[in-house]
Order: sequence, then C-alpha cells, then structure tokens
Amino acid sequence: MRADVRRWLHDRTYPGNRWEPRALLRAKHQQGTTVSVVLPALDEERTVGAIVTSIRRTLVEACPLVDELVVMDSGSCDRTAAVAGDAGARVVHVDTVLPEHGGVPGKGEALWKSLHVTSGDLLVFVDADLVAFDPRFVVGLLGPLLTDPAVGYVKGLYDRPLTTTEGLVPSGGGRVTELLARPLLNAFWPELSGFVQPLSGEYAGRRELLESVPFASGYGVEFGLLVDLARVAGVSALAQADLGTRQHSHQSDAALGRMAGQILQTAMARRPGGGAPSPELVQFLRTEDGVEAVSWDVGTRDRPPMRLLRAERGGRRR
Ligand SMILES: O=c1ccn([C@@H]2O[C@H](COP(=O)(O)OP(=O)(O)O[C@H]3O[C@H](CO)[C@@H](O)[C@H](O)[C@H]3O)[C@@H](O)[C@H]2O)c(=O)[nH]1
Ligand SMILES: O=C(O)[C@H](O)COP(=O)(O)O
Repeated sequence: MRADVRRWLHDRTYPGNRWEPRALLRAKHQQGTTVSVVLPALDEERTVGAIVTSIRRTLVEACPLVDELVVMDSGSCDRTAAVAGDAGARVVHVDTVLPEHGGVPGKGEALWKSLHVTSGDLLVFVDADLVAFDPRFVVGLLGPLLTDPAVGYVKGLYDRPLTTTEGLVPSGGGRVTELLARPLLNAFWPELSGFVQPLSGEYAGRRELLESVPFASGYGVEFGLLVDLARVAGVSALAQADLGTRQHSHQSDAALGRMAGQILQTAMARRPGGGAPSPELVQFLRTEDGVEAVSWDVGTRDRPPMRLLRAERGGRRR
C-alpha cells in the first residue's frame, strides 16, 4: 500500500466511541461553534421518525450538542414530512428552497439546498433510511471536527450487513461501493483509497469547506464531495470515524445500477487528466481492533491480437 495512504489511515481513522457527548459539548461551547444535523429523505416514513426522535432526545434535549435538526423532504409521496415534523424536526421541502434556481431531482440537490436553509458552523448529514439508528453516529462524526482544527470533513465507516430473504449476511452490503466506487477511487484517486466507506451517507463537515465545492446531483454527491474536498482542502483535512455497524433499507439491483451510473458520471467529470489508472486496489476486513487494509494488484495487460503474433512468427503455430 502507498506510504501516504498508510500514514493517513493511521492518523485520520478514529474510533467513533472515543468521544463523550458532554466533553464535545464543552469543546463546542468553548469554540462558540454551532451544529446542524440534516436528514435527506424521500419516502422514508417508516424510519425517519425514530431517527429524529433519537437525535432530539439525546443530542438536542439531554445534551445539546445539536442546535438544529432539519429533514430535507426531497419530494416524498408518503407521510415522511408529517412523521418527521411530529418527531421534532424542522421539515423543509426542496421545492421551497431557491425556487428561482429550479430543481434537479435526487439526493445531492437536497443536501445542496440544505446549506442554504441551515446555519450551523458544522453540518452532519445522516440518511433517513437507517434501521436501529444510534445517536452515537452523530457524536462520532463530530468528535474529530470539535477536537482538531486541522480536520474539515469526516466520513462514517462501518460494517454493512445485507438483509436477504435468507437472513442477514454480515458484510454483504455496500454493493455499489465494492463493485464500482472503490475500484474507481483506487484507480484514479489512489490517495483516497484509505476511505473504508467512500459512499457512506453519514458524514460531517465545516460549513466554509462544504460551501466551497459544487454538489453533484443525485447519488453522485458523496463521490463528488470526497474528490472535490480532497482537492480543495488536502487529504489530511479529511478523516473517517468508525461507527460500528449500519443497517439500512436496500434498493433493488436495477436501482443500484442507476445509482452506479450517476456515480460513474460524477467521477468521469472529475477524472484527473492523462495517466494510467493505478493497478492497486485496497479492500478492508473487520478485525477485533478496527479494520485491516488488504492490498491487491488488479492491473491488467493486453495481449496482442493472435493474428499479429502469428504474422511475426512467420505463420508458425508452434
Ligand atoms: O432523491 C432522493 C433519493 C434519496 N434521498 C435520501 O437519501 C438517503 C440515501 O438514499 P438511499 O436510496 O437510501 O441510498 P443508499 O442505497 O443507502 O446509497 C448509499 O450510496 C449513496 C451514493 O453515494 C449515498 O447517497 C447513500 O447515502 C448511501 O447510503 C435516504 O435518506 C433517502 O431517502 C433523497 O433525499 N432524495
Ligand atoms: O453503498 C452502496 O454500495 C449502496 O448503498 C448499496 O448498499 P447495499 O448493498 O447495502 O444495499
């Protein structure tokens, strides 16, 4: 593995349970910092209420680490807005934000518009489809930002079980991550190959940084942010926090294909010019004390057309 990636993994991977909410609250007050939590939601009436309730009770009321809790309704047809409002969130419909700039469908638009309607110095994004949500996700993501001024952006990392008709497959989830996003990132942005979950929907960042980069629409938003923030702030300003295990509702293979298409579009629009793709692929295994990186050579070589070879050999088959 590249030495810079190994160093980054060592310096910038934090256990999410390192921080106590009370200690972070003190740091937040000392710095005069404010925190907004944003949940992008499209038809998430089944899960959004429990997540909002959990954050409100634990991190707004019991220990006020969170100053603002907003659900960005991305155009839900179900009761997402009502459920989120009843649970205690401020609900903002994407169509009501910057209407003079029109609307683009998808998650990236909801996140982009959330910057306009929130005021926290730090933003924490949390998907609204998480099952068995733990508010320590928010604490773990805020920890590096509230304790190290050199950190500007923190992504969640976690185990991703896959729920199938036959039961739970412990690390079968994250199919787009494993089959597209990770290979793409490793090939063209190998300096970012230490990110265990480059597509994680749970991440936090400083407003000034998030407002300095474009937001790709749709499901390209996470890939775009990673690449753009690394360019603007440097890889050492990016970090990851180990949040344990995350479960969410899975999309169909066909829907994941469309997600992959959007990520590919986003990546290709940012692809560094020239240069062959890096042949190294870094994957991760869960261990007792965290995650272990395993490096593979996935470089391929073209063999010449057999006809040419045979011509060079004077037609000889042997
Ligand atoms: O048009 C949309 C589509 C989705 N969402 C919300 O965005 C979140 C994540 O969407 P989901 O469809 O659950 O994505 P995943 O299948 O979980 O995809 C993973 O990979 C995506 C691509 O990077 C990330 O956006 C996700 O956060 C990440 O969990 C959920 O709260 C959705 O309700 C919107 O707000 N608007
Ligand atoms: O991040 C991903 O790769 C997609 O969200 C798909 O995740 P899943 O395989 O856990 O459904």
